[in-house]
Amino acid sequence: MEEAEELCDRIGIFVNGEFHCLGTPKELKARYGGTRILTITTPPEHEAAVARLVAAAAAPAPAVRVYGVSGTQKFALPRRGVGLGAVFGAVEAARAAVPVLGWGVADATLEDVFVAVAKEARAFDIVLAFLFASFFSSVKTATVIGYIYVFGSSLLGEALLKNFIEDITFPRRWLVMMELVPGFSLYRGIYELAEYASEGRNMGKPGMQWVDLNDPVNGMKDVLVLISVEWIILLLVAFLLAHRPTWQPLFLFGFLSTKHSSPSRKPDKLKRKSSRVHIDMEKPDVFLERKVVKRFLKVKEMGMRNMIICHNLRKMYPGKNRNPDKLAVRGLSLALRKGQCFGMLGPNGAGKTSFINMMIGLAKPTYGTAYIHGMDLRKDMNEIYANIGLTMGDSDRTRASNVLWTNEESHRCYSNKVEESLKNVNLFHNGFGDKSVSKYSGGMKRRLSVAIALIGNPKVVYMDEPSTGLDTRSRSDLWRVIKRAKKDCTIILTTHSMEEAEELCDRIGIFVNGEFHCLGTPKELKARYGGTRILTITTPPEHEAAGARLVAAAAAPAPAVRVYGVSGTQKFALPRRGVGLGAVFGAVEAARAAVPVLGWGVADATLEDVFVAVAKEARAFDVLS
Ligand SMILES: Nc1ncnc2c1ncn2[C@@H]1O[C@H](COP(=O)(O)OP(=O)(O)OP(=O)(O)O)[C@@H](O)[C@H]1O
Repeated sequence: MEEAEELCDRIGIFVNGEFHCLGTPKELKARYGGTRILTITTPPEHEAAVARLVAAAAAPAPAVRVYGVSGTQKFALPRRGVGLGAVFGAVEAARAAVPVLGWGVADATLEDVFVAVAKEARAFDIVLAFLFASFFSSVKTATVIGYIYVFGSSLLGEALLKNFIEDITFPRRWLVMMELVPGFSLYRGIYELAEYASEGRNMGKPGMQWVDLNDPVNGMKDVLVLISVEWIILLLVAFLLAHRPTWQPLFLFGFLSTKHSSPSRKPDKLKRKSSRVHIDMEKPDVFLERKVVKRFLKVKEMGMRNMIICHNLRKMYPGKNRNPDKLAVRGLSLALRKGQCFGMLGPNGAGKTSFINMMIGLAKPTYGTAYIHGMDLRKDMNEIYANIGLTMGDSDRTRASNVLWTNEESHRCYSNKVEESLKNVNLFHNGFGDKSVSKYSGGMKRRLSVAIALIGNPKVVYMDEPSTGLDTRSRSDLWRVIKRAKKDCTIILTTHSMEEAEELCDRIGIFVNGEFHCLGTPKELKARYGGTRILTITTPPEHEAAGARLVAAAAAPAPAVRVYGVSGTQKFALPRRGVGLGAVFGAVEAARAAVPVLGWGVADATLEDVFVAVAKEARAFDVLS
């Protein structure tokens, strides 16, 4: 090199039958050696102070600390941003402030570059670990796999890769293929550096130099390129997965989704972690429903006829103003057939509206999809619009109804259907049909909303709390209409009325915190979750605690779970098996003797009791998770 620099006006580096670079010695050094390395040694306790002084002297250019052991630190300073004057200034400042034991400035060596890149590679391993973690439902599994990867790749590198590196007959391109595994490329880099360093020590040469990068035998160039490219790609992928975009930009998401037999994107690891375990262990009916959905999806054409199939639907609202993201619907799977009315029961904020909004195209699923008689929510929304009916919230309903019913043209257009629909909901006779909707009562508007939803023989009708605010008569009229209508379509209704759910629904799902906690017919649910009797006992409020103690003592050793308690009226769930009716009466007698009992009763668990118990358990579980 010295000779070339001394004699040659232009230099060409010729490797493997071709020039890899051409230029004057100065040009080449400027192009390939863009940094200076400042090495500075102080007592170890002054390391931080020196780093600060060097950073300040180099500013605004960055001083990247590429090495630091026992007081000796190396900083990479960009040639363009930091002149030699600034470097000497940094050293002078350091000398004035701390005892500097030695220092030097040199052009960046290949070793410096590798150390910097290898440092990035460590970050890259961490990125890779995050990426792996998104594939596993259990944190423990992800951790174990992560450790196996880190240690395994190092051990394999030593046991396997090393032999191939040293075997000069082994094809180099296969070696490069193996180095696609990040742990292997890191191993190769370290191995080569160590080889050059030990050879240098024996022969009095410096370690690996920049020119050695062009030596195809050491493979250093491939290693650096591989590490850099993979680092960028994986960082991007990990970022995309972590931010769960609503768009599906890469083939990668398709790949991930097919791998997990899911239609669009890989679920978020943390949320799935708890819910999956819960499904498997605690919610056999929900787990079974997932299986049914998967079976239907397998036999697509046949299976989807006359079916509404939701497959792993999720809705994530991105957090705003530094609030965390809100996962409103977490992987909902459901299969409903024509003629079925499905009731979705859930407390406020459970995610029912978010689910319906996805189904009617008002919100895009973050993940997953649904099929309405084979039409895919993601692709065939225009056709789906023509096949759905919907009862809307108050303001929207009034607006939509006014447009539809007071507009002469649309009236003519729909006249046959309108008449039939109005008759169905008792709004045709007695002059109601000619009235403007603005003059309708709340109950009439609700019935009208149902009538509108049923026009045009929709395949699926969504009803959001259809009977809220209706008197008993209007409500039973409406229920009759719904029962008649469900023969020709599928109805999905959300309600807070257990009576309504029990009356109308063939199947019910209790939906809490974005997921189903149980699914079944009202009878099944009561039998499964209502293996209890409900003892209701009313005392003056100040005697509540005493009453509860007496009931607990009478039921013992079986538990008496207090499921409700307001103003002296308490409800206790007593297991049928553990507590006979005799024990229940005993409890009441004991309570009567000790405190004034104003009233009491015992009944089988109702759907409401099931709902309260499931919602309570689900919330307790969420708190624990
Ligand atoms: N546009 C939105 N942006 C952010 N968060 C939202 C948005 N819409 C709903 N949420 C949140 O998602 C969760 C579920 O809301 P959703 O309205 O779907 O519940 P719900 O079961 O319909 O409630 P309710 O019975 O009260 O109507 C709630 O925590 C709510 O705050």
